[in-house]
Amino acid sequence: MPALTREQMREVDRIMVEEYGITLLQMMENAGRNLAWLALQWLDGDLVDRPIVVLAGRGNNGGGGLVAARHLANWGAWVQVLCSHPPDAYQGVPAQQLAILQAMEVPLAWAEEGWELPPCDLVVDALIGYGLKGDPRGRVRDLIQLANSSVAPILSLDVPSGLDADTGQGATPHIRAAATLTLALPKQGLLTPTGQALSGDLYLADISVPPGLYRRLGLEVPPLFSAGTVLPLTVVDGQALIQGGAGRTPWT
Ligand SMILES: NC(=O)C1=CN([C@@H]2O[C@H](COP(=O)(O)OP(=O)(O)OC[C@H]3O[C@@H](n4cnc5c(N)ncnc54)[C@H](O)[C@@H]3O)[C@@H](O)[C@H]2O)[C@H](O)CC1
Ligand SMILES: [K+]
Repeated sequence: MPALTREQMREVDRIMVEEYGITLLQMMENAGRNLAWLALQWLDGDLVDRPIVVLAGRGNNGGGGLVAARHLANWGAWVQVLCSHPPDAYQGVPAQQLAILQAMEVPLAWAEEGWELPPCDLVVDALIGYGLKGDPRGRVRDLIQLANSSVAPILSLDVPSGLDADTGQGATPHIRAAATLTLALPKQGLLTPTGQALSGDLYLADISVPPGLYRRLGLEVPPLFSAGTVLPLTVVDGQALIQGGAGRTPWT
């Protein structure tokens, strides 16, 4: 299947909103719901009281993580949210997601000096997605280092935080993920040797992009999610294929 650059992904987002009227909130809900579902699978379908730490940045990647936190808390997990900034530093749709978690009284804190990561069975990395600019700094940097020093596996949203979505190069520092759920179509950086090493097991989530939209980017993409909204991918010679998907799409 095709892979996208950051620029192409931003164009997908723009067309979704401006020409299809599919809002960021709807895309983020799909992203976060699929992320929560994959976390559930990762924890072998046994969520009740399982401790999960969600690391949430201030952008839309963070927003997707906050949506996942909501669903995981509703499904019985013991969710703790660690924000990179105080709630009043969040804006727009991510701020809306944070307010819902506060109304639900989901434990949330924002990173301060000398933070330790609470013991947990899974860390969800929603600090930075394809909006990375330069080496992670400030509290985001601290949280990346804390996550990497934890024994718990890390499940990253879209790309591991600190990974360049175009080149696959890891900034200093960057998340070393056990698994990554990328959105809509794989980002090109995930398919490079370095990107593969940092992303762990790769999955693709449906965020309701109409296949016909990709034609405006010159890409022919048939329905990918006919068998489900989270697809395990395998990478062969830099190409992303649907795992075990023989016959399900023309690329396998
Ligand atoms: N159609 C889609 O693919 C959708 C993707 N979604 C998610 O949105 C992000 C992209 O969101 P954006 O707000 O543009 O950027 P990020 O959240 O990735 O990052 C910006 C965020 O991070 C901070 N930041 C950037 N660089 C650094 C740095 N070096 N150090 C510290 N902090 C940094 C920046 O300040 C911002 O706060 C995409 O990856 C998807 O996960 C949508 O959720 C749905 C549609
Ligand atoms: K991330």
